[in-house]
Amino acid sequence: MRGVLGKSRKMICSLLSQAPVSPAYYYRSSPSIYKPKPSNRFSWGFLAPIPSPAIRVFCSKPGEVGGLMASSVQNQGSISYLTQREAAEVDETLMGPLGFSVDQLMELAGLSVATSINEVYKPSEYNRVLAICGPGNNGGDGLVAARHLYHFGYKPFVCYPKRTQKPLYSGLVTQLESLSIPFLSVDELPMDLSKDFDILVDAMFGFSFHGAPRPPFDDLIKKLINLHYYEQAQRKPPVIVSVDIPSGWHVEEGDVGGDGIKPDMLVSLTAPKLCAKKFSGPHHFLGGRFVPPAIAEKYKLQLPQYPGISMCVRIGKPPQIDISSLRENYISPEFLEEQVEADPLDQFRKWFDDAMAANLKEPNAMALSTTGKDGKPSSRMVLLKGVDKDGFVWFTNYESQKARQLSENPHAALLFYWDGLNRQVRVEGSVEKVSDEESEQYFHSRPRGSQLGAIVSKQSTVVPGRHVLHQQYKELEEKYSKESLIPKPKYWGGYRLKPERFEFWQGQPSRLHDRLEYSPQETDGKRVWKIVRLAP
Ligand SMILES: NC(=O)C1=CN([C@@H]2O[C@H](COP(=O)(O)OP(=O)(O)OC[C@H]3O[C@@H](n4cnc5c(N)ncnc54)[C@H](OP(=O)(O)O)[C@@H]3O)[C@@H](O)[C@H]2O)[C@@H](O)CC1
Ligand SMILES: Cc1cc2nc3c(=O)[nH]c(=O)nc-3n(C[C@H](O)[C@H](O)[C@H](O)COP(=O)(O)O)c2cc1C
Ligand SMILES: Cc1ncc(COP(=O)(O)O)c(C=O)c1O
Ligand SMILES: [K+]
Repeated sequence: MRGVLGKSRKMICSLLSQAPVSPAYYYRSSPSIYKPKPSNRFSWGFLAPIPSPAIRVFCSKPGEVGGLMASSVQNQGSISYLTQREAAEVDETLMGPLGFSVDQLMELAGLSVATSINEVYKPSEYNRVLAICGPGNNGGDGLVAARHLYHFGYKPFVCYPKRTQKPLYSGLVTQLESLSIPFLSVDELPMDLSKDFDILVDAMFGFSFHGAPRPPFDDLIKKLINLHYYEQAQRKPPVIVSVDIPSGWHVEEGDVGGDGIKPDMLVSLTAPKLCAKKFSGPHHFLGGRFVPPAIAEKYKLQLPQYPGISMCVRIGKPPQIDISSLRENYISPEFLEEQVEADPLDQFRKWFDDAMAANLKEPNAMALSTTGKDGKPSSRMVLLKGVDKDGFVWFTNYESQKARQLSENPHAALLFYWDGLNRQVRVEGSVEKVSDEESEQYFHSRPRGSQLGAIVSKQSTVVPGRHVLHQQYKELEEKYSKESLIPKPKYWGGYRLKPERFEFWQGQPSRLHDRLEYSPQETDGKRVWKIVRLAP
């Protein structure tokens, strides 16, 4: 075993040293804490979309206990759980009348497992994965997951002691072998799994498990149970991710003796099985985004909505979070003086283009900070609607709080934060209103609804209730039927900030970030931008 893993460690190092230094190598390592984020975020490198905590749940047979019943998951309303028989029936229906093949479902199931893992355990911190695969389809899910994890940047190992002699399985094995993923026999596994692996994928048994585990799985399950004996204060223990069912648990009753595997993450597939109600670990996900409405109806399956294009969705309560431990270690290409543009506007455009290319959500969203004559600052988000040599433009209500403050103190600060690129840009300067024509032109380019909204909203004043806004909006909708021009209210228009200072921030490990500041300087009567590096 030593030899095998020793070799593999070298492989990890060589893999890391070959890692591209292209923009595709921005990532952040964070603790295994779930952070709800918008679902449709794309991030470069190893970051994957994270599901929205909002889930839609239904009750099939409210209050019923057992079978396809509704059962409460904290914070999340209700969700159905399947009995063992129902799980098998759903499986048969999918692969019978509904025309799915086992290969397809297994591929999607394994992908769901891999993406669920990636939601919580980033490869920068949890790199070495051991997938322990059983003889059935649950084992197949594990093999598929291992392949996807490899492509996500993890370093998988596979233990697959009872191989199934079917083309599907031998194909999966060949695919893994072609990626040089090491297969470890049971004998090659160390007694203590905690030293060599960060993630243990339990893909031994799924919903067809019955009785007591037979060799060699009895010992493998014991290895997972005994992990805590080896826990050392200075070492983070590996996490256990169970696929569909924690292996050894009764499919309906759960961990009957209380001495079974205690997974940190459970990825239920298609729908959670009854035993999942007994799962008390911090991360419960659902995967298997393939259930057609026909089957959901037939089995009165109540499934949460998957966010965006995600292959998995968190179910169950979000984990308790120790806020003080929430942190990211930023890993990005260095941002050096010799690389930056002489003109900060060019540099801004470059980074803005990167943010667009990375498909970040609203890269033009910026925090605008202002102060009035009392000197008390306030910040809010606004959308950048134009940027050129004259400055940064946004639109708003000229009678809002920010407008009042800007009339008292025409200086402001803008802040862009581009999560996923580990970048922040600060822009400070003086502010003036844009011309009326510019505001007119932009106003009429907006969707009609937003134009009406701008008329309705006496921004920053007290509103007695939402209904008031709706009522006024409806009246305006009738007043300005289909094609008629909606006049821009006088109290709505743009501002332009003329930059006097820029700072470009690129997150780096150990908080040794890059900060390059631009400030204007007169040289021979010419205005040039001076660039200095600031301590992080
Ligand atoms: N639509 C879906 O739902 C989808 C389901 N999918 C996945 O399929 C899983 C169900 O797969 P599955 O039916 O092949 O059964 P699974 O649990 O892997 O194991 C059966 C094997 O274990 C063995 N075995 C049983 N008991 C044992 C014991 N005590 N000790 C030792 N061995 C024991 C048994 O041997 P036997 O007892 O028959 O001799 C047989 O070889 C499901 O949980 C999910 O992960 C996804 O891929 C796609 C979509
Ligand atoms: C992403 C985002 C973009 C926003 N963009 C604008 C905007 O461009 N103009 C605007 O007036 N308000 C915008 N808002 C609303 C403002 O944040 C704020 O609530 C509103 O302008 C009132 O601010 P004030 O009371 O400080 O004047 C945006 C809010 C968010 C979250
Ligand atoms: C109140 C308000 N005004 C203006 C905007 C600017 O965006 P747009 O002009 O695209 O509606 C926003 C954007 O969120 C907003 O919330
Ligand atoms: K399992």
